[in-house]
Amino acid sequence: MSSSELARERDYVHGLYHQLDSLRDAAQQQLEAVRRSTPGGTHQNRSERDAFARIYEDRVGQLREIDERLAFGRLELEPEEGGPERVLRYIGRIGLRDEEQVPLLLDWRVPQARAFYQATAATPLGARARRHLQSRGRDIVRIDDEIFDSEILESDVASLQGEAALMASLTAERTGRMGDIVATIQAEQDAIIRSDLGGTLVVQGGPGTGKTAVALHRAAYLLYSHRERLSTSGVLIVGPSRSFLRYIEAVLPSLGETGVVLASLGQLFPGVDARREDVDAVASLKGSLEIAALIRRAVRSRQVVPTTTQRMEINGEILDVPAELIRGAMQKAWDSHKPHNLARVAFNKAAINALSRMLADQLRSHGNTIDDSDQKWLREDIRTAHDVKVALNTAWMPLSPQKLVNDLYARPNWLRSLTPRWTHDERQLLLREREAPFTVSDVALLDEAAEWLGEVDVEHTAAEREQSQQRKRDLENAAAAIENMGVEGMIDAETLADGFEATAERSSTADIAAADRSWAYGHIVVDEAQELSPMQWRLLARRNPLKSFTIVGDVAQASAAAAATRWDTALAAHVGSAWRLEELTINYRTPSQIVAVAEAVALAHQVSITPSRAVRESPWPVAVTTTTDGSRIASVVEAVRVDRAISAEGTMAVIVSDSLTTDVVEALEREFGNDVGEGAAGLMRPIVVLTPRESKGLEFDSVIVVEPQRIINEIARGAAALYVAMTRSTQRLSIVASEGLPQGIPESR
Ligand SMILES: Nc1ncnc2c1ncn2[C@@H]1O[C@H](COP(=O)(O)OP(=O)(O)OP(=O)(O)O)[C@@H](O)[C@H]1O
Repeated sequence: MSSSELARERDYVHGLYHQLDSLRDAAQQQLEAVRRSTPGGTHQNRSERDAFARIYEDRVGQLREIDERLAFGRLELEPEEGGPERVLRYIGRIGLRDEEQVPLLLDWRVPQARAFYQATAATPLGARARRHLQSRGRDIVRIDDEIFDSEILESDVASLQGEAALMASLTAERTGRMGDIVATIQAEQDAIIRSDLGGTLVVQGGPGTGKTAVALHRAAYLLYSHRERLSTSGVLIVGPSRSFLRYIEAVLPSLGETGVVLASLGQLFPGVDARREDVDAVASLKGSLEIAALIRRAVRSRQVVPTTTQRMEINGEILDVPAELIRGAMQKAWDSHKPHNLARVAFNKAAINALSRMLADQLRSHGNTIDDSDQKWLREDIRTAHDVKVALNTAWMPLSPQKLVNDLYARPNWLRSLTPRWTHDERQLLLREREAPFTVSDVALLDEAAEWLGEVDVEHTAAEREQSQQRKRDLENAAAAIENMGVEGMIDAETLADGFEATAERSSTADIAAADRSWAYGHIVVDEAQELSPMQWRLLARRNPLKSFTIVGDVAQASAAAAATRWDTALAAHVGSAWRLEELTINYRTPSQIVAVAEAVALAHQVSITPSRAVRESPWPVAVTTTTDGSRIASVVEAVRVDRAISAEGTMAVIVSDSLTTDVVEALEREFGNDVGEGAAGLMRPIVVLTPRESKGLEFDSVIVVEPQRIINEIARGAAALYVAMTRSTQRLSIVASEGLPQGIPESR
């Protein structure tokens, strides 16, 4: 590449940064001007001023976020007839125009940028050439060109695009946080990212094929392309654990997108943040559809028809109320087909009406005159009578999901009456102390219970619903205002709507959505989706009535006890057969020599993997140390020491099964002190000790797997768990074993 070309690109990109700085300055000045302005005294004026101040604050913030790798590509298009000979389009993280509104930089998500990711010599999509720009800070340090010459058709259709830039990014040491891949998205990934919003898209691929990266870029793409719809309905991203969410949380803001709801499986029921996992047998039972039926029976069993006449005293009058009267009121409630707590309103009303008629008849029979206007007072007497309250509550008690589920777990007799066909052992799995905190699998039960119970505090809920609806109206008005003001692209409707709020503190769409169990999201992205149980799928289907899902995962990596091993069975109940499958086939993370050993282990243990092609080799062969029981821990410490001598800067995970965690952590802490962390909380330390399950979805420069045979023996779906552990490495893999090597791992390499 000629140095003059590089210089030319440097100048162009320099100009883009100049434009970016001007925009920032302008936004900063507008912000200061708005802050200085003294609006008229009305509340409306002040809140408008604050709204605009916030617009400019956010704009300044957004323009700061995208400084890194502002422009990363250039397309040379086929010239149009009569047009200029050279047509160049630069691609970057945001769109920029000059003062005359001529585009200087295209946002990577606009349709015209598609060719940058997807063009090949065979299908150039109107492009003549593609150029990758690699930068350091604001400077361009390297350019790589691909010319689309139909004479030189690629022999390998799955060839890589921007190979130099891709390799530079793949071999870089990891920071413990996932970064965006916007400059090097590959064609098969781009097609998925830009796939239609509607319907359910399943993305299946082996480890390291970029499923998580693709899912997050797809969320950014959909938010950009369907801003109007999704900024009001929201996007939910579900990951398996809090540590995983921490790992991915910086990606969307770096793409200029905030305002999505990120939630782990333990956080999908508002007000509960479950972190503890159940043991496998319990998780498996709680994840099964059996439980949905149990919850339904449990709710119904809290509607208790009295069997005998009940005596009630109402303001000095004694009523002998036949069971039939209460039953009749209950029938009216059942006929309403509403959930328990809402139907209870109908039950109470019908019971009080029937009781007041009965009381009136009784008073008349004692010679009193009761006319219509007295009925109202009678009803009030009945409503407030202690005996009536007790009788009605006994028949139909208001219930919260938390109480119902806790009762199920803590009342063996009740559970037995609800599960006549279960075995004693099955019931034992559910029983536990009342105060025990909710587990991750309990969240789906709570949600199921909430579905059958409805809200307890009907008035409170109505207020919340009104608040959500007001928010939606604000967002619609904001979108219209943005169009009228001609400031499109400067702000999003969400930011402006924040400023429309008459009350001092009204939260963002994301906050409201996260706190509202009945919120209907516009799109849901589910990562590591193979881990979801049927009960967890039911919960997510309720949050997404339009069934607009992106589901990414690898059924071969399933390790949770109630996980899916086939997409069709996992999804059938929720979307039928109306889902489309895309597959990712290239492993960007793990070098080929590690993939080969990991796949050999999986195949030897009948784990049906999704084979993928590794894009690179690393210079380090898989290091296998076989040792004795007594020197196991010393060998682990030694393996860490050897690896740190290769690179002390990168990230390292030591993956062990539960039974060895404490010994390994203690020994490593003695040797490496504060550099050692454990579990999710230790992820930002240079050396972290994790169980295979905790390592799911993450990646490290170096991985040390301790006692692989024990992982297979001790963990449900242990061979799949070992396969996951081995494929976390981006550079080096070491194995330390004193208890024999599983089939597939060669003695020493
Ligand atoms: N096109 C790309 N350009 C640069 N890096 C990429 C690209 N695609 C994937 N990667 C990188 O490859 C690694 C693996 O990606 P990711 O974690 O998304 O894979 P995955 O399929 O979700 O893996 P697993 O199933 O093992 O969790 C990440 O570091 C990601 O940034």
